[in-house]
Amino acid sequence: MFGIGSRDLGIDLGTANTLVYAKGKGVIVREPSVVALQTDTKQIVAVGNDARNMIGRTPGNIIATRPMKDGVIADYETTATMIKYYIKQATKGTSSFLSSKPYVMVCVPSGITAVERRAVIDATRQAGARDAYPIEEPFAAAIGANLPVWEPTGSMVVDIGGGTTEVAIISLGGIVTSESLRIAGDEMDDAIVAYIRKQYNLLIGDRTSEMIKMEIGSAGDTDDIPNLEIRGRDLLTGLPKTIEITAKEIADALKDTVYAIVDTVKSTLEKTPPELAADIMDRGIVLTGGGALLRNLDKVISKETNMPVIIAENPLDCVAIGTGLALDHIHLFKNK
Ligand SMILES: Nc1ncnc2c1ncn2[C@@H]1O[C@H](COP(=O)(O)OP(=O)(O)OP(=O)(O)O)[C@@H](O)[C@H]1O
Repeated sequence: MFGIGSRDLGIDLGTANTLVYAKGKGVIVREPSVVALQTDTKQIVAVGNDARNMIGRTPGNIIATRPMKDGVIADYETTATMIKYYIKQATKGTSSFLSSKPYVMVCVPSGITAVERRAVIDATRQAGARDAYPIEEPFAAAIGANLPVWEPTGSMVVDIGGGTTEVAIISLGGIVTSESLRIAGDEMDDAIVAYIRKQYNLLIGDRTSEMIKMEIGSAGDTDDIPNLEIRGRDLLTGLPKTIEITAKEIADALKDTVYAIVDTVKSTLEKTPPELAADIMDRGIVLTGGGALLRNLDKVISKETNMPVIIAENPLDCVAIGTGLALDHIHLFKNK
C-alpha cells in the first residue's frame, strides 16, 4: 500500500514552466523552468522567476539556462537541482519533509525514450522524492481537463507546450494512439526571431519574440489585431532600433509551426478506431497547454479536421492538475 498523503506531489516538469500540485491544495508552485548558474563554479544563483528575469541580461559570469529542452532533460544536474528547489518550496511549512519524503508523480512526453524516462525518475528521486512515478503528459492533460479518461469512451487531447505538442486518443484509462511532435511554443518564438531578422535585419531576444506571439500572434485571421512596436538591435548599425510590425506578418511567420501541429492532429485522427472517432466527434478535440492560447488556433484545427474544438479551462494548469489527481491511482503507474 502506498499511503498517499497530503505531502505528496504532482509535478509538471515542462520545457517552459514547472508547476507543482499538492494533494488537497491544488497548484502551489507555478514558475518558469529556468536556472541561473555561475559559469565557472556552476553554483546556482537563482531559480524560476528570478532566473527568468536574468535571461539575456546576465553579466559574463552568470548564465540563465533552461535545463529542459523539447520536453526532456537536456542538463541532468541542473534539472535535479531545479526539482529539488521546487519540492522544497512546495513542502515548506510541512515539518515532515525530512522524516517523510513525498511520493512524486511527474509528467513525461509520450514519445520519450526509455533512457529519457529513466533520467526523469532518477532526477526526481535525487531531488528528494521518496519515489517517482512518470505519467504521460497527454494522459495527465486529459485528466486535468476533466475528460472521462477511465470510461469506455474516446477522448482526444492536444497538449501544446513550450517544447512538445502531444496528441492522444484516450479510452478506458489508457492511451489508444498518440503522436508527440517536438514542435510547439518555442518553435513559434524561433520563427518570429527568424522572420524579424530576415525581413528587418533586426535582432530580438527570446522574451521579446514570446511577447510578440502572445500580444498579436494568430494561427489564422488577423482582422482587428493592432500593429505592435518592437525593439531590437539593428544588425547593420549595431544600434538599438524600434520598428512596427503587423499581425499578418506574424501570422505568416507562424504558419509552418501551426500547420505542423495541425498535420499531427490529422494524422492521429487517421489512426483512430472509428468508434472512438465518433465519440470525439460528439465531445470535441480538447486543447491544453499554453500553446492552446494562441489566437484562432482552435478555429484553424476545427476547420482543418471538421471536428468541434474546445480550449480547456486553465489550459496552462491541466497537466499539473492531472498529474496531481493521478496520485490517487499511483498503483497503476510504473516507477521503472
Ligand atoms: N497567450 C498565449 N498565446 C500563445 N502562446 C502562449 C500564450 N501563453 C503561453 N503561451 C506559450 O505556451 C508555452 C508554455 O506552455 P506550457 O507551460 O503548457 O508548456 P510546458 O509544459 O512548459 O512545455 P512542454 O509541455 O513542452 O514541456 C510557451 O511557449 C508560451 O509562450
